Amino acid sequence: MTSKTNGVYDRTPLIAGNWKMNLDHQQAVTLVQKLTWILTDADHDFEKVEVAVFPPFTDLRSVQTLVAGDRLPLVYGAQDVSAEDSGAFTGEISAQFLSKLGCRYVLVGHSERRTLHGEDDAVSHRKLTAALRHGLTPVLCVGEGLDVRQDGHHVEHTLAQLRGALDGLSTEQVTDMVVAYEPVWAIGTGEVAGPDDAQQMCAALRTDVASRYGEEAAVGLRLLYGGSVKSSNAASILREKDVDGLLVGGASLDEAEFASIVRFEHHLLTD
Ligand SMILES: O=C[C@H](O)COP(=O)(O)O
Repeated sequence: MTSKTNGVYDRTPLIAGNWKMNLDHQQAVTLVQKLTWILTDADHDFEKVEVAVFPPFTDLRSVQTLVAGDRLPLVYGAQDVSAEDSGAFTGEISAQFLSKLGCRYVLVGHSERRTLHGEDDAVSHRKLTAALRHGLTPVLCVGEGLDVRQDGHHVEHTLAQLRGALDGLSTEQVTDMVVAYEPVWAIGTGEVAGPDDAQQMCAALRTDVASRYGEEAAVGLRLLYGGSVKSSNAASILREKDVDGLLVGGASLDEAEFASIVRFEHHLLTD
């Protein structure tokens, strides 16, 4: 049984900051330095609660140089990846390049890719497999729009996205993946799904993975919630049994606010 209050977890919590199209490479270096200072000063245990940032592509080399040069304890990833490995794909970035830049993670199927660039589950599947081919851990984003939520079909809709993206992957490939539940109506709107909503969906996602890929894959799978997360609501969402972390957008652009989210346990103790 997961314990969220005595320091023992079934899975290492992951607090991930998706910067979206914000911060140039110089601002990226400043934010990563300040974030690390704040967390180090607060004696944050990075092994116990993992911290990841997802800067724009153009920042990754600078972040790599800083993290490797100063041996910083946080990790980083990219916000998107090409489904192809190399070739005539103008503007695309391959998983191989990201791997070479020291990325651990890559976002796949973020709702902004789906709505603004027409990416569907088949594209997510191809991107997932490209990431896995090059040793990256995909963070697959799934979640329903407001119309689907209002119709009451949000669970079926989100499970269909999960199945569409994972279809054909092996148990081994699914184990250790990360899936982020991000209800589209809660992204950047200030509307937050309640802790119960996050738990209901994360439990449904884990059960579905267990039924298709086995208990081991389901136990290893880390499930994040994303959508208007702030330091004031992070702890209550992370209290839920099946929520293993957070994918934070806007609030990750402020180092003090993001550090406060990372230190959610502090809020659990002081709430
Ligand atoms: O990837 C992050 C999500 O889109 C959430 O963004 P937000 O925290 O600004 O609502």
